[in-house]
This record gives sequence, C-alpha cells and structure tokens, in this order.
Amino acid sequence: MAEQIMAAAGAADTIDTLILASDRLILRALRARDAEAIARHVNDWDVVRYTAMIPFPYERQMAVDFIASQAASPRRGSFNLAITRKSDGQLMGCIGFIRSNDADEAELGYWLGREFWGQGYATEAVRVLIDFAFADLGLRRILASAVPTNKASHRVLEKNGLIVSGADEIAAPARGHPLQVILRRVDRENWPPKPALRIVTVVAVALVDADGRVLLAQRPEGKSLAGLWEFPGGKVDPGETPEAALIRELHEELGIDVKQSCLAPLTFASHSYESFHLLMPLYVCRRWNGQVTSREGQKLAWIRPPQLRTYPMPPADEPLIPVLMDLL
Ligand SMILES: Nc1nc2c([nH]c(=O)n2[C@@H]2O[C@H](COP(=O)(O)OP(=O)(O)OP(=O)(O)O)[C@@H](O)[C@H]2O)c(=O)[nH]1
Repeated sequence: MAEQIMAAAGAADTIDTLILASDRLILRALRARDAEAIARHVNDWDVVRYTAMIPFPYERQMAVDFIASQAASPRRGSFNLAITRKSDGQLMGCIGFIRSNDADEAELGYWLGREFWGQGYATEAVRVLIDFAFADLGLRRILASAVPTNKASHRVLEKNGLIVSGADEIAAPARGHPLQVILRRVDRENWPPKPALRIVTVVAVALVDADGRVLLAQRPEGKSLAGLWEFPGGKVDPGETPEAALIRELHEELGIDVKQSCLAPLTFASHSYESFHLLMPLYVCRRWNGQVTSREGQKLAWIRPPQLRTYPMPPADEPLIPVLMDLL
C-alpha cells in the first residue's frame, strides 16, 4: 500500500504544510507559481471534456483564481492538491475533495495532464488521498463520478475500490448542457480495497445413476480442502470449453467416456476462496460409457439425494445441493 508521510504532527490542519507521499508522487498544496503549469495542462479539450466544472478554453487567470480558492485547512471546505512527480518535482495534475454539507463525506475529483496518462499516476494519487481522508480527516465515505465514456477514470476508481452506486445528471456550466454520470463510492469499512481475486473456472458434474444416486469424490490428503466430498471435475485449461474440460477430467479421474450431448447444464457456483474466486458450472449427466473407477486413488461414493447433506462439501458447493435435490 502507498506509504503516507505527514510533514509534521498536526499538518492536516493547514493545507500549506500538508505533504502526502506515495512511491512516485508527492501531493502538496498549490502555490501561486503553479498557475502556469496548471493552465498549460488544463487548456486541452481532452483533459477538460470529462470534467463538469472546468471551463474551456482555459486561461492563466482561471488557474490563478483556482489556486486562490482552496480551503485553508483540509478539515474544512473544498481543496485541491498538486500531484507532483517525486523524481523531478513536475506538477502533473490536481486532486482534491469537494466537501458537501455532510461532514462525513467528500467528493473526489482529479485531472492529469495528457502527457502523464496511462502510467498509473492517477490510481496512485487517488489511493494516497483516500488513505489520508479516512485516516486523518475522519471521513467515512468518498464519492466520485465519471461520465460513462471515461473508461480510464472508471478503471482508476474501480482499482481503488469505488463501487458503482447509481447514476445521475449533473450540472456542467462549462459545457452548456448537463452531463450524465455514473456515481461511485467507497466506505471507510471497505478501505483499503482488497486486490481483485483471480477467477478460476472449474467445471463439475453430478453423475446420476439408474437408481437416482449421485457420485461424490473425496479430495485426497495433501490437497486443499482435503477430506471434503465434491462433484467430479476440475479446472478448465486456457482455450478449453467447459464441456471439453469435463469430458477430459471424467476420462482421467474416473475412466468413463461422456458425450457432450449427455451433459445438461444445471446451475453454477460462484464463491470467493482466500486466494481465488471459483466460478463452477455444474452439469448433470445420466449416460456414459465405461465403469466408474477411482483412477487417482480418490474415495468415491454413490449417494442418495437425502444423504447429500450428510457429506461435508466445500463451501462453494452448498448452494448447489438444494438445486440438485429439487431435480432428483
Ligand atoms: N471438482 C470440483 N472442484 C471443486 C468443487 N467445489 C469446489 O470448491 N471445488 C474447488 O475447485 C478447484 C478444483 O480444482 P482441481 O480439482 O482441478 O484442482 P486441485 O485443487 O486438485 O488442484 P491442482 O490443480 O493442484 O491439482 C479446487 O480448488 C476445489 O476445491 C467441486 O464440487 N468439484
């Protein structure tokens, strides 16, 4: 997570002494001499077009007025900080909060000069400012909005855990017409955002025999979730369809041959484990060729539907059981 440095104890009280740092950035108060750089970066339609309040064309005097309009303390009122690059001190953009009447929340806004796009600077700046807002300003919720076509901004907000909370039409005086925006927000309880889990696709099947019994296999010692009973199946390899993966796994694990036409989709599991998110379509199959045998030393059990609940299964499987029982 981005490291955050306060210039001195109590620095959050005065904007002039506030310094927030991350790996590559320093966020600091705006100074009168920043007007030139701000005007140069902002007087670019590609920078301004996605913002509601910035006029275009943008003149130097507007930057002077913008700098002068910042709150004296980040604890009260709206403020912006300069996003500067640690390595050379260049001002790359601005980031700040518009404080509404609700003292607990603030609306995040930022822009970056075009030459600094696509390098992760905005994501880093948003991270460090929200860290500061929750840890030092005592805010509980950060709001943000972006027009639907501003994909880059949505990525930045999403990477920082701001989830979509709705849509709105906001006044945009500089545009001459209102803007449709997607609203996002993050609450203090959900900060810092957890890294997105990798989605792993596993395909599984309920093999049903002529007596209406279902086959479960026990996960062997040495594997994750060892001892739990699961539906036969396995991971889908890159470029493989779920059906092809299942036909392969059933041959490898149980020595049976299944035709794709004998696989009927039933339901699916979607479950977050500690290190990955499992997405698992579950098929039903009543016809196969060959004798079901344990080819990998796993214990197998043919279970009557009422007994399904007595076999401990991975947590992802729990919602599948009632669906299967309804079918059988
Ligand atoms: N086949 C199967 N896997 C399931 C079920 N429920 C469930 O959570 N899983 C999870 O989905 C993954 C299945 O992957 P797998 O069987 O191909 O692989 P594995 O864990 O043996 O790991 P490996 O790739 O190291 O051999 C495991 O993490 C397993 O815990 C289920 O009902 N059937």
